[in-house]
Amino acid sequence: MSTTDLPPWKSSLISLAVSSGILTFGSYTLKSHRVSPYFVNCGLFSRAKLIRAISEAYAQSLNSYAQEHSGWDFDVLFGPAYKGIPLCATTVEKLAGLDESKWGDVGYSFNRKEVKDHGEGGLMVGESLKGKRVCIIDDVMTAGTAIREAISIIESQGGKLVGIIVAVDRQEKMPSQSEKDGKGDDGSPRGSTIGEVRRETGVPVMAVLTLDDLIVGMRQLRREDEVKQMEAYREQYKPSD
Ligand SMILES: O=P(O)(O)OC[C@H]1O[C@H](OP(=O)(O)OP(=O)(O)O)[C@H](O)[C@@H]1O
Ligand SMILES: O=C(O)c1cc(=O)[nH]c(=O)[nH]1
Repeated sequence: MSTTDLPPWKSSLISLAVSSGILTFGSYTLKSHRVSPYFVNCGLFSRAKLIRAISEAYAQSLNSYAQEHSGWDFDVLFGPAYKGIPLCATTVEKLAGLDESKWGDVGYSFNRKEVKDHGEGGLMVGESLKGKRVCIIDDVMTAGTAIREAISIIESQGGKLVGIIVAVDRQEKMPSQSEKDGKGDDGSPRGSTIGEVRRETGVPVMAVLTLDDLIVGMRQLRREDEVKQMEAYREQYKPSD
């Protein structure tokens, strides 16, 4: 497939994300302090047909990966708070719908941002991660901070990380020390966040959509101004790997 093509399901998902205000354009300060001309708000997959579309896309991606890599499997889908929470629950339901005999017993789990000190108490909700093979599901990966926090929760709960899937990989280089100090990017070449996470963990890191896909999708929608802004941003934060 050329860089100007997308499978029809990706084009439809991008079109749905634009028409429902999930993918928007403007000036957005990210968690990494970078200022981006586009933003993906996965919290807005908040209507039945939207959460169905994104959970089907995650489930198809995970099921295809498992079919293509025999022996790769997981017991629990872990969705970090907050936006990972509806994603893990809806995606395991879609996995069971795809193949009940393979995925019917897969569990889901998520953390609380504040530890609960009454009732059943604790940090975690859902399936226990102890001794389980765990796959992380999250919305967007930029600098990888959220994913690293999720990995440390899984380790602290005695789980074994076997995979990561996000809806959108923004394909950005890792933040520099100068960015972390709030002084902006020093322009030095650095590897991609996703590449770094793959090297650190040794597990597959999947994305339903990438920035490259979003650019092709916006071009198909004839939104040339937005395409130019996204291309300039991609160039500015392009990873060296
Ligand atoms: O790769 P990163 O640079 O970490 O950025 C991306 C993450 O940051 C945001 O979540 P946030 O931590 O704000 O939590 P939320 O789900 O409560 O919005 C966003 O939803 C991603 O999960
Ligand atoms: O990096 C982020 O903070 C971020 C980017 C994005 O597109 N969407 C989001 O929810 N967070």
